Amino acid sequence: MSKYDSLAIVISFYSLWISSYLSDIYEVILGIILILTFGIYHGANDILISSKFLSNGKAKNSITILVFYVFQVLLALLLFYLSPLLGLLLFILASSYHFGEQQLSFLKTILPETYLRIYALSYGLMLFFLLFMMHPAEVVAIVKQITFFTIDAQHIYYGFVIFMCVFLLFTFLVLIAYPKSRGSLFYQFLFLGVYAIIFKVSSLIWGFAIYFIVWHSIPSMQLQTIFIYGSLSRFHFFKYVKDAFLYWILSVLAIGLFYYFQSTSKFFITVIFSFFSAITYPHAFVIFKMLQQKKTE
Ligand SMILES: CC1=C(/C=C/C(C)=C/C=C/C(C)=C/C=O)C(C)(C)CCC1
Repeated sequence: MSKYDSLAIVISFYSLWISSYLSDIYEVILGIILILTFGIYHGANDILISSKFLSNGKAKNSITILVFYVFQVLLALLLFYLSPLLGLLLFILASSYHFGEQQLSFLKTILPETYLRIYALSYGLMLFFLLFMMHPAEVVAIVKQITFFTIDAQHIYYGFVIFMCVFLLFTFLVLIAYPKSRGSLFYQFLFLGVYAIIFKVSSLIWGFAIYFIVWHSIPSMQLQTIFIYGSLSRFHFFKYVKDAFLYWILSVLAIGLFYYFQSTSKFFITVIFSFFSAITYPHAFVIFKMLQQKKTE
């Protein structure tokens, strides 16, 4: 277990403790603030990362990438607008892969690529459904707001059971074929126990925010800093924060504008998730390429 993993466990339990002092509404507000700061920040250097694989980060290149990035975001928004249900399903699939890919990235030197991809997807789906299963009524309400479609809470439960079985089956096969992975997979199961406690004890948004920030965004920012600047020194981390600042401000402004043009009957959190669905595709693709490149280095 890395030093950061131990710290993440401590921060997670502290976050649960903090939430016991907050009323529901403040917990949601704090969750939204964390998502808008750390959560959005971890995607704010995507352009810089893309320009790293395309060339040596020339300004002209960055503008082309930015235009392409915005185009992908608009295309995803259009899909969401034309078919919110399909948009949401694809968003959950892409997010599941993206979360699983990062969480299981330590297996990339052990497992064949295709196997790891399917395994990562099954992990992410199981993780999302673990969260959803703990808060079915809230998930049904948000999904209804986004897609105008009422899902049956029972289906969330079946979804969890199915994805968990698939994940366990894959784990079993991995353990038999690659006994070397035993130690690190053991820790993943320990972390899953921590996530289950977090998701159960906190509200939907707070539970998601803890996982998203502590277990996904901060580790991702660390990997990205090493990829872009070559080390995780304090100097390079500050450089990462400085380089991402403008894109972060622009993204937060874009969410504000997006909210302004949405019907006023929508919850802010629904707007955030719709916006996320649009930025997830280019972000997940950039990180996919980054992790692939790291493997070949
Ligand atoms: C939590 C949650 C949802 C899904 C959120 C997802 C899928 C977030 C993905 C974020 C990503 C991938 C960020 C980028 O790194 C739903 C289905 C909207 C319903 C309500 C609660």
